[in-house]
Amino acid sequence: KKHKFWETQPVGQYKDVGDPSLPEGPIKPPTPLSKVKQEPYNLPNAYEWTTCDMDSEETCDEVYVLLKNNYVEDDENMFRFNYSKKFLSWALRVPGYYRSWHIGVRAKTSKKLVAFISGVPARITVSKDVMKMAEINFLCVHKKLRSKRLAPVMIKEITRRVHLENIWQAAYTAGIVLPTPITSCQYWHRSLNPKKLIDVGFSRLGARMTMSRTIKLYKLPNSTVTPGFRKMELRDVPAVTRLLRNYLNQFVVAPDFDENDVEHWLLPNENVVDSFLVESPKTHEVTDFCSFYTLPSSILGNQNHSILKVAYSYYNVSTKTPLARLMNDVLIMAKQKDFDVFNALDVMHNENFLKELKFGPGDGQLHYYLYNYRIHNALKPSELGLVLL
Ligand SMILES: COc1cccc(CC(=N)NC(=O)c2cccnc2OC2CCNCC2)c1
Repeated sequence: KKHKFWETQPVGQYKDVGDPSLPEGPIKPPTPLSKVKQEPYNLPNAYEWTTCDMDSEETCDEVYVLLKNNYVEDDENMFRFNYSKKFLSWALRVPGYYRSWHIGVRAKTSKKLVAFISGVPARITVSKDVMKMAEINFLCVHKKLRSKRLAPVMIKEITRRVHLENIWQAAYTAGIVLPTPITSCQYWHRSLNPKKLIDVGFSRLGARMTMSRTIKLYKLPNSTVTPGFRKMELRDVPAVTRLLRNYLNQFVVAPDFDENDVEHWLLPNENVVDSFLVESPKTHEVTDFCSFYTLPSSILGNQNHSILKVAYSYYNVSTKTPLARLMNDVLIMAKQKDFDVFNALDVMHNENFLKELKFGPGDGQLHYYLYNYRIHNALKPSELGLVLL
């Protein structure tokens, strides 16, 4: 498929894949800041740039409503991501964030928010090199303005604003194939409320399966089984940071979290992120960690249900408790909190528990990309240690 825009960008081009003459690493060198375009790119006449101040309840609500009505849907257009306002505030107001990277497009006459794109700063390791990057997310153009070629100019504008902060690499994901994925992950679902999932068409009753047999198949205990399993607290930040840094340094691409990052991204934040750890009852050592984030989906066109409550596997570390046992406890917690389904990608060591814990494969893939950084050979998902929201 022609990628008119992406063929003009410093990303791995299909024709270059596997060309050993091209060095791994940055594709284009940094530009002197004085040479970075100082003024914003031009939008079509009827539209204007706006910076979305996510501290403002009103603006946060505008972004929430735009995404709620126009953001990513599944392949069969039965579900649409429904990020909450609290989640968006958490995802965008990160340690060291730049408000100028929360970019909106308004219609000049109505002042209505019709498009959005965001970036947050992150320190990411790629094959042992730690780099400041922008994590780009929430690119959304109102359904009525599609194929006006707004996305390319929004991507160029956020790239320009990232360059102004002297950052030259970025990471992003997409459900479609663009030039060129660094890895392509399969997503998996673990039913927690199979009756609702079948009612809304998320799952189908298995062949030769009755509903009661299906409910029984996915039943979970009411309480966790690992001794010392408990909710993470502020006092655990140093220990969890040590555990996580040791674990993530085995992956080719992974975040370089410090205690400040761990406190923001992994401390429990109700209805946004839940995290648990295992503290050895004997030694009081923190030996394992697991977490998930909350991203509900709107159910499009169902009489009885309007929201699907979905938990997404985030960062999990097992050093003493077998990973499958640890993740079964996290499924028990998600069921206790009334989630309908628990999603996971086959990244890190996740494939070790997916089948054992009765996850089923999803019907799509999530592709990961780096901007202005060439990697010769695509990674296996198990070599990727980065989970984007
Ligand atoms: C169930 O409701 C959905 C609503 C919209 C899209 C999809 C399918 C889909 N595209 N799923 C994923 O991308 C996905 C599946 C498993 C884990 N993480 C995922 O995406 C995350 C990470 C990327 N940004 C969106 C959330 C499902």
